[in-house]
Amino acid sequence: MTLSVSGLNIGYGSKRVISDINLPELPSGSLVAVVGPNAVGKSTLLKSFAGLVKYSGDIYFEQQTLSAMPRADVIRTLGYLPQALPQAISLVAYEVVFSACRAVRTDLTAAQVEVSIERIFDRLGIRDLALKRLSEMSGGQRQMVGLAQVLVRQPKLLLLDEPTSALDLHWQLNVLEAIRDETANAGAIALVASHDLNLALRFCDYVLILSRQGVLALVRPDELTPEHLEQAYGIRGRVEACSRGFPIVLADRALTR
Ligand SMILES: Nc1ncnc2c1ncn2[C@@H]1O[C@H](COP(=O)(O)OP(=O)(O)OP(=O)(O)O)[C@@H](O)[C@H]1O
Repeated sequence: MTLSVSGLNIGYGSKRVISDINLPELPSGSLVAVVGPNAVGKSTLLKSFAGLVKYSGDIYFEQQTLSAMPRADVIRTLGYLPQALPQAISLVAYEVVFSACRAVRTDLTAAQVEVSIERIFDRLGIRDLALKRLSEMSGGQRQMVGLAQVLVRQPKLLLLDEPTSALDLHWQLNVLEAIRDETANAGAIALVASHDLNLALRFCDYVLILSRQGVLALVRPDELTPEHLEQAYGIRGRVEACSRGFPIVLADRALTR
């Protein structure tokens, strides 16, 4: 399973947000962080992959374009987690995750769906939320349930928009580990939009850096440089190695634009 992009232009009506994105073939199992400043188009890029925003150009998945894939296959293939948290409705977590899985995985029996839900709830460590109403959950708890709704379907292309934005340090690590494991084990590909560069560097195989001019770079974590930080974010920063050898970003000051 591979993913590549050729000549992608995305916008809303006459407003162009992203122009001429080209991505080389990303291999099966890749976890790709999509980073960049506010309003640069990270969500828009993920939405275009999910078929929620019109685009021109080609997104190739498994050697065929997403636009040429039968809609049923696209729905089965993609797992999109929007930036907004799931609504605080009165259904319990188990019900919403069950419905999300049944709606897409029509090939599974109810018993198989239940097995899949149990596995994901255990993997995310949210078994204790199963019978809790979303209306009675914290924002972070609802974000975990939203992620469970995506992972339970075992998509081959995960599009996760800031999946850790509402989570504390424990759950951030837990979620990134789960996403990395699920992606690797299924031979899937995950695009994860994030503002947390250090989390991205720690867990992702590639970092796609967007800037106002389009794709600034697609790099391995150890290839990130202070120049990338300056060009993308307009900051003076350092990229150093932590005591365990992982690259870590230290942001020193915002430059005047
Ligand atoms: N539905 C829409 N209609 C018109 N313009 C939109 C719409 N949604 C987003 N935009 C615009 O598209 C641009 C990119 O927005 P997008 O949400 O993709 O950015 P982002 O990089 O995800 O930002 P952030 O980091 O702040 O979440 C912004 O200028 C935004 O105003």
